[in-house]
Amino acid sequence: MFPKLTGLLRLAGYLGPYWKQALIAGAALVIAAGSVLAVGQGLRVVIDRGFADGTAAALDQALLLVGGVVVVMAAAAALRFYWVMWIGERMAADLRQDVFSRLLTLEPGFYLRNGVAEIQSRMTTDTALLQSVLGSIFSMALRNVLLLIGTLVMLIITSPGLSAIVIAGIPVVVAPMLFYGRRVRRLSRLSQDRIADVGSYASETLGGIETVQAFVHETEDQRAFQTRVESAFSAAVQRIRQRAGLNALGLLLAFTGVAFVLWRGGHAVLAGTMSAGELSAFIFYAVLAAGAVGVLSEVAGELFRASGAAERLFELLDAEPAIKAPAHPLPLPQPARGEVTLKGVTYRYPTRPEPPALVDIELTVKAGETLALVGPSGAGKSTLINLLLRFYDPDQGQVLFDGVDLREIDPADLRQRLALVAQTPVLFTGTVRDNIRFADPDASDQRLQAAAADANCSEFIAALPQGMDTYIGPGGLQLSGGQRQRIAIARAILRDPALLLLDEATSSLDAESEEHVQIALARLMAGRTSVVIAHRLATVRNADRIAVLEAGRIRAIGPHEALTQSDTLYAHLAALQFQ
Ligand SMILES: Nc1ncnc2c1ncn2[C@@H]1O[C@H](COP(=O)(O)OP(=O)(O)OP(=O)(O)O)[C@@H](O)[C@H]1O
Repeated sequence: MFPKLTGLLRLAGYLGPYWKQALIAGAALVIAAGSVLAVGQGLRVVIDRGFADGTAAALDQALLLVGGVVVVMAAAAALRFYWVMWIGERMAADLRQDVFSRLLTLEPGFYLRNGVAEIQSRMTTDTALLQSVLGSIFSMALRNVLLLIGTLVMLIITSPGLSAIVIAGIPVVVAPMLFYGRRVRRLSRLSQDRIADVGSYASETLGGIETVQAFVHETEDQRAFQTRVESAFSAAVQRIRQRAGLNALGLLLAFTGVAFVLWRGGHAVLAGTMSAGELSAFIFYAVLAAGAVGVLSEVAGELFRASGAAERLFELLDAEPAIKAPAHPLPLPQPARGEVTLKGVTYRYPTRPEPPALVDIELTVKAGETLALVGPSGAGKSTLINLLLRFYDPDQGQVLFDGVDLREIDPADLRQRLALVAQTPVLFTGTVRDNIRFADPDASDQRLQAAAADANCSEFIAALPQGMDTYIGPGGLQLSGGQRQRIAIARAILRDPALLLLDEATSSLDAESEEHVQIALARLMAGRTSVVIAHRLATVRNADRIAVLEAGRIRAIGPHEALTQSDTLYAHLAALQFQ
């Protein structure tokens, strides 16, 4: 029955480090609320002494007092506002950082299951909502809770008889609010989910804008987006409807109470059992109390909404990485040899277990050896590379690096010894220097330059307007395809890995650019263990051995010449596929 505020309660944990600020805010809150209450007493004095007794001096004095109280109230209110907002912003910032740090530890499979765009949207919209709620709404809620308690106390002091009526009315006001609050929370979760849909659709479509426009798919995307926006809108409207009801009910009940009190109190004054000042003060407090209830009913909805948002964020914070370091990771031998062994490895993608992506793989790549992986599309080549990176763990069998099972070591330790050059190089917003340095943030400038030179980058980097410090745009898209590949190779060279994992580009570059890339690759591969998904004849010819994959199994393994003779699939691939 009671609406859950667990999300918000857990957020309270984020308040811990800021207890000093919270103390100041709390004190300001109490002083501000106290001064509002004192104004009511001032009012009583002004009316009973000033008006009723008819002395101007008493009136002046009372008003002066009220004036002083008002100054204190304003100062305290400013302090309260500043510090509560500060705490709100700080907590949202901390939460955002924690969520991002957690997201970085989650394995790629998590993103395949949940969608990057959806997670991104949670990071932005849910934290933004929390930011606003924690900052302003929470402060309003606290202020009004305090005010409500204070006014109730003052009501009892002023007139116990009349307050009994007010207090009896409280459950009548609060019960429907709690009931409505629960609905609002549920609906606001729904509404946030819909907004996340909108966000993820937009980012996927805009991310693929070239394909969208090339296929003139704008109208369809517009329509699909509209459906999502409309569904977010109707979820929001449902939520707003409940909120509107909640507000109306709160105000109606509260002010009906005030009218009733006024009626009873008026009779008491007429009967002479209550002074006019007391009734005025009482009404002042009753209106304050009603106002506080009104504000609370309004912000309660927001609080429940924020609680929903917090829950969505905590879901991300609670996501346990499937791939993580064991409690007592084994050390890898120093220096690394770069030897890889797969023993009876079978792997099924959890999202599609049948057919398995890899079946009973037995494979050893010796230190310094170059192994090419070839096979038809979907044979399992990328999956094998992903297992070597330990993005997934095999369902059966073992993957060993330098003789140690990958599950026994810290993934970071393993990956320190690897470098990946993907088929389409992934670069990040920043300069050329930032992108090469990605492999080793502490690398000296000299090493950076050497890596760039080895990767055949020096010439084109020198021709860029600011050389190494040229900004290459989001995703490095202000460089040509061949240049991006060479930067990716420079990055891998700077890493100086014991094991290189390379997915050769299939898109054909022009002959000159291609040659630059090939020379860079040859330098990168020289003298280190390399596992290469091969698409070029030159690569398979230069490889020490080639593993031919088909439907998740290794059907043949050996050097190029031998395989051309012995394996029909390989001969077929060599004739048709390799350029
Ligand atoms: N995330 C995934 N979820 C479910 N199945 C997947 C996933 N990724 C790949 N697969 C499936 O696993 C099999 C092996 O895929 P993999 O990407 O390893 O093939 P590949 O040999 O690298 O192909 P290509 O040369 O086309 O890149 C395929 O049947 C593919 O459909």
